[in-house]
Amino acid sequence: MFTVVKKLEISASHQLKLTYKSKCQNLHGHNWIVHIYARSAELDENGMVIDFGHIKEAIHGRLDHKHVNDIMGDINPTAENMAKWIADELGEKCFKVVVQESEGNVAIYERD
Ligand SMILES: Nc1nc2c(c(=O)[nH]1)N=C([C@H](O)[C@H](O)COP(=O)(O)OP(=O)(O)OP(=O)(O)O)CN2
Ligand SMILES: [Zn+2]
Repeated sequence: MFTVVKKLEISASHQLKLTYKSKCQNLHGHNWIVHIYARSAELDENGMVIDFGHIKEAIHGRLDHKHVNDIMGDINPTAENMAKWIADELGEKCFKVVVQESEGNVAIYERD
């Protein structure tokens, strides 16, 4: 089994939809640090699990310097939901996504 890990930094804005009053309902930004894990038993014809550049294009290209709510539609852009959205965008090879929103705040999505 081969595993690759891609690290991205995404600078973007978001606004959370919450059932309680919070500063996070206001428009604000983060520099999210994202670690993306992908694996495959076999390498493709280029000797890769997945091209690091293709991961960057698919995720950083979609989210960086954007308003995340606009990209994720009805999905509330919490770190947890962002981690799952990223995994879903990349497909079944991606088995884990770690989204660090700030120094002390991290969310992880892992496929079963
Ligand atoms: N479980 C989650 N909780 C929170 C999320 C989240 O995605 N998942 N997100 C937020 C907001 O995005 C908010 O912007 C985070 O604010 P921040 O100031 O970074 O976090 P803290 O209030 O914990 O403050 P620290 O200074 O980092 O301790 C809120 N919650
Ligand atoms: Zn936030």
